[in-house]
Amino acid sequence: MPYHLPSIKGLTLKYSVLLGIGITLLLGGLVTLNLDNALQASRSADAVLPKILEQQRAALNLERLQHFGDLVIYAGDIHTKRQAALAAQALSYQPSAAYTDEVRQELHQAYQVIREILYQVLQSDQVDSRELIETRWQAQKHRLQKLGNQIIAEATKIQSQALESIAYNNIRLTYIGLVVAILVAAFIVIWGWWLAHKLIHPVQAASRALNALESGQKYQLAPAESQEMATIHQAVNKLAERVQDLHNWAHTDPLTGCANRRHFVDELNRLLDQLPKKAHPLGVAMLDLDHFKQVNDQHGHPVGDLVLRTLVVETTALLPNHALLGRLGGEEFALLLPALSMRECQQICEHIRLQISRATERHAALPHVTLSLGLTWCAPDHLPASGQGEVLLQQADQALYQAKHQGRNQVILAHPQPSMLSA
Ligand SMILES: Nc1nc2c(ncn2[C@@H]2O[C@H](COP(=O)(O)OP(=O)(O)OP(=O)(O)O)[C@@H](O)[C@H]2O)c(=O)[nH]1
Repeated sequence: MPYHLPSIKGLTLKYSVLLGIGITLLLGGLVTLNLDNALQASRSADAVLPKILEQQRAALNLERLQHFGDLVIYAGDIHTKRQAALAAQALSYQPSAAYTDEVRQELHQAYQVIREILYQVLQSDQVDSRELIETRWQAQKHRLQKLGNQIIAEATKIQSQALESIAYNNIRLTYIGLVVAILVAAFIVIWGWWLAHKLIHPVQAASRALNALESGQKYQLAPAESQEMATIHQAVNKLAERVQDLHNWAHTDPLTGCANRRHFVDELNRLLDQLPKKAHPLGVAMLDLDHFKQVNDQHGHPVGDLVLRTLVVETTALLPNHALLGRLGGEEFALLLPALSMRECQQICEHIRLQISRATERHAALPHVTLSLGLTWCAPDHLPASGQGEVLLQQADQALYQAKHQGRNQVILAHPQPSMLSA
């Protein structure tokens, strides 16, 4: 077993832990960023709110100052006028972080105007100049209004900047979340691909191999990349080899390597099942070496074996596709010649007979031997039923007997049936 290969169990554990750590780190980072963002938003609100409130208060003070100025001019009784002037004084000297020097100056100036107006109002002899006072106050009021608007605009700007910053951070966080989600998905896809590559594909390959084995096909599994799968693949390959050996042992003649009697007869019956449907004829020939006993007696059994093997090699070389040579026993062989005309079957038998004679004559280690053949040929509509293959073998055997009887080293065609004559 290839122990140097990594084990799926170990690798799965290792990569699962790495995947878990990776995803936890990514999600942890995302959560930290989210918290940090929330904290920043809260800090920014904390920093901005007092400033905005201060500015609102300043703007309100400016408005109240205008109101007090109005009271000083328009109030009916002198007491209210004095009170308003006092309140205006308090307001104009009230400190505020939202006041710039310009604002502070303007406030003081506004109070000075109010004080002067009060003074003028109190001097009854100067009441005639009321129109002048109003005009002066309106100009002062206008400047106060302008400053109030400026302060409110400044507050609005600070507020929208803070909101923009929070919105920017939220968008940034959304993008980071998206990237994290893509990374997690990528990790999971890679993990799935790895599992498929290391585990599922080799299991599928082993399953295909076993299916092929069951249906009698050859299948060689490629080496796996993990200990466990390598063990399974090796076992399946060994099993395939054993099955192939058993198959060969059950179907092959051990001396010559051609089909044995069982395989030959099975194949004959299979053809009898198939050929009528396709309207193909079938030729069956029996082959028997002449005076083979003498070969054994004069040259020894090993030479006889070599003659048998030579017969198989030379005959196989002359066979067309789909033809089959089988050893029925001893020095007796048979041929299946499907989908060929009667003349083609005769020609093939004749070539084999000549070739065996020529080959053994030329072979230095072999005595010259000849071959007798009996051939039978069946048109598609005269083929015996499946399972009746022995009938054709008997017909061919009778023709072979005739060939032997008529002097050997010849091909005899079994008594032609009416259908044979037209072939
Ligand atoms: N060397 C060898 N001889 C075999 C084998 N199987 C059968 N034989 C021999 O084949 C011979 C068959 O002889 P016979 O049946 O008398 O036929 P023959 O001598 O060929 O005579 P004809 O067939 O009439 O021409 C016997 O001597 C068997 O021992 C084998 O596997 N190897």
